[in-house]
Amino acid sequence: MYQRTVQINLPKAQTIDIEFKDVTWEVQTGFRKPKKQVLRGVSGCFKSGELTAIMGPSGAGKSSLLNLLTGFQDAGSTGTIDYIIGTSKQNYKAYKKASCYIQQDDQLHGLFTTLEAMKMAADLKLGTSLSQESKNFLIDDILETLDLTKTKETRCDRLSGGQKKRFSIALELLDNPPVMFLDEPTTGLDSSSTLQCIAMLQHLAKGGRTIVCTIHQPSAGIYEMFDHIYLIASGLCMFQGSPANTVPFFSSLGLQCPRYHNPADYMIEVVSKEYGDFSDQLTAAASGPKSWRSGFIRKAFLVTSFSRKNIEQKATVIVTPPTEFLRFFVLFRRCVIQLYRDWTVTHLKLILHFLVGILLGLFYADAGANGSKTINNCGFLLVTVIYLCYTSMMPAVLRFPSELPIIKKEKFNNWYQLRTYYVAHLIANLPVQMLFAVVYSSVSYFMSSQPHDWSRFSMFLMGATLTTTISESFGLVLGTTVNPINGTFLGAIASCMMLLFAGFFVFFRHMPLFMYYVSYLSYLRYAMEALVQAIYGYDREKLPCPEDELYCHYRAPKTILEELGMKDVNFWMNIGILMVNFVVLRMVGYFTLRRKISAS
Ligand SMILES: Nc1ncnc2c1ncn2[C@@H]1O[C@H](COP(=O)(O)OP(=O)(O)OP(=O)(O)O)[C@@H](O)[C@H]1O
Repeated sequence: MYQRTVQINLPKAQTIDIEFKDVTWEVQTGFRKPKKQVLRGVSGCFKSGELTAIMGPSGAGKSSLLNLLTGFQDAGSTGTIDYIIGTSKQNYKAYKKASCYIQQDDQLHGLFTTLEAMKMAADLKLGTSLSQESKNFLIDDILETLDLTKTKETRCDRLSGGQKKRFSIALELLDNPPVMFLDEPTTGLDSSSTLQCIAMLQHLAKGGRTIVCTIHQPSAGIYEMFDHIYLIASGLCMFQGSPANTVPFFSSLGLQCPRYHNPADYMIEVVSKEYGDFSDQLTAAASGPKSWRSGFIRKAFLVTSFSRKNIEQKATVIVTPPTEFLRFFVLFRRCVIQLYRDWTVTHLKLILHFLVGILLGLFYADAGANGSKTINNCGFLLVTVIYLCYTSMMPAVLRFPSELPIIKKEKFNNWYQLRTYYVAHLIANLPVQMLFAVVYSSVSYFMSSQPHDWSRFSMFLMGATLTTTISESFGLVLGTTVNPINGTFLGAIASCMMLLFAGFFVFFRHMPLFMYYVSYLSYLRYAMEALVQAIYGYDREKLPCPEDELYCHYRAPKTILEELGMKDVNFWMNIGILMVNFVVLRMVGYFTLRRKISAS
């Protein structure tokens, strides 16, 4: 458990400095290809109370450095990164809990208003450390600080680009993180939004936070708002110091920034070799003994009379993050609201299941109570299995990939543990999947004249709901193992193969022995057998046949069971195997999701 202090108006945070030395990062560019060195031994120090900009031409390694410093990526790196709280070094785990990383793409839940999203984030981050009233007060304060008060009732997907960026920051400010990393926070913003954004970051840094962001070509005015500049090109540090010292630094190497020229533009032009190759001199000077930092007075301790007054009015509260159990309920509620609001996921699908149930009911009208239509009726059972399998599997293949960036962001920024999210998602989603199966089955079962017997109907429902939930689990495994295009392709192939082994397209007694044993791997086999047993098993009485039918081969239900090779099938055994399939696939789904999150 970690503790933080939260104060309204976010004045002062625990101070953390980040020192890194000889950091390198190599990536494998292809099979048997030489490794590419993205960062080539960079060193530096980012201090608390400072707003630091990492600058450089495109492809210089800015995001890579940010990823290493945040711990978002570490495979293939060497060198040391120290996190210093006060005067003592902290381990990465402690630092990680104190930092947040706001990436370039704003990953927000589009279906919630900003106020709702803030409340849920507050519940996930602060738990019961603060009363609801205090949380509301804190939320109002943060939204006001970031000029978002007017957007309280606006859905996140309807915010403008600048508002989204500020809102991403607002969400992370709830638990007052001492270290904030931002990847290109001003990309896509106009000049006034950029100014607003940097001014707000400057204000936060003054509260004692360590704020590091990457930025592309700021205007001269914006450039001067930073406290510290870290210039990187071709994986090497070429300048580190205050904006005011940029021009003197370059002049010391004989590179004179023209008058009225933006120093930020000039240094990018120099490292892009527009005036010749000065990389060696710049690298040597940037890592030399002379410091180009400004005479820095830690702003965290310069509390102005205005902010001191504010601090005095407000209490400092030590917040302890909620337990995963409490977070589960918040996430569960969030999932349920999302399911309810996304009408394409729930309402539309429910209507479609109802309509398809009617269509199949009309198609197979009378098939369940007519001995001469027994084969047709088995076709109905197989169509039910196929329909429920595809309609559950294919959307599931795409579900996690579309949510992955948000889950990754929230998990990385300590909102919750992945397993908590997974269980909440599972439990919220399960009844909806079951409802789909119930709606489809209820309509099609009675319209196709299946036996009016509650126990058989319940058995049919059980087989149908398990087919739905297992297919969904299978889809989630595919979606978290391969990319969505391959996932839908593999899902279609796997379903076709499993249907071949379901015992209807090829009867079990006609299957080569090897194929027969392989059929035990197909969960659709167990589903089909369960449905056939529900309708024809358990000594069902003889079926009526039309009077003009001279020979009614399937009058006795046991005939079809014998021909399909399902006479000795135990319904409950099949249900048990289907349940095991469900549990195993859900567990596999968790591990594939975890792997995907750490790999992406
Ligand atoms: N996983 C990776 N595999 C291969 N190359 C990579 C990988 N990640 C980064 N690179 C390469 O490392 C270099 C630096 O990338 P990085 O994203 O850090 O640059 P950047 O300075 O942030 O660029 P930009 O400003 O355009 O976003 C690029 O040449 C990029 O192609």
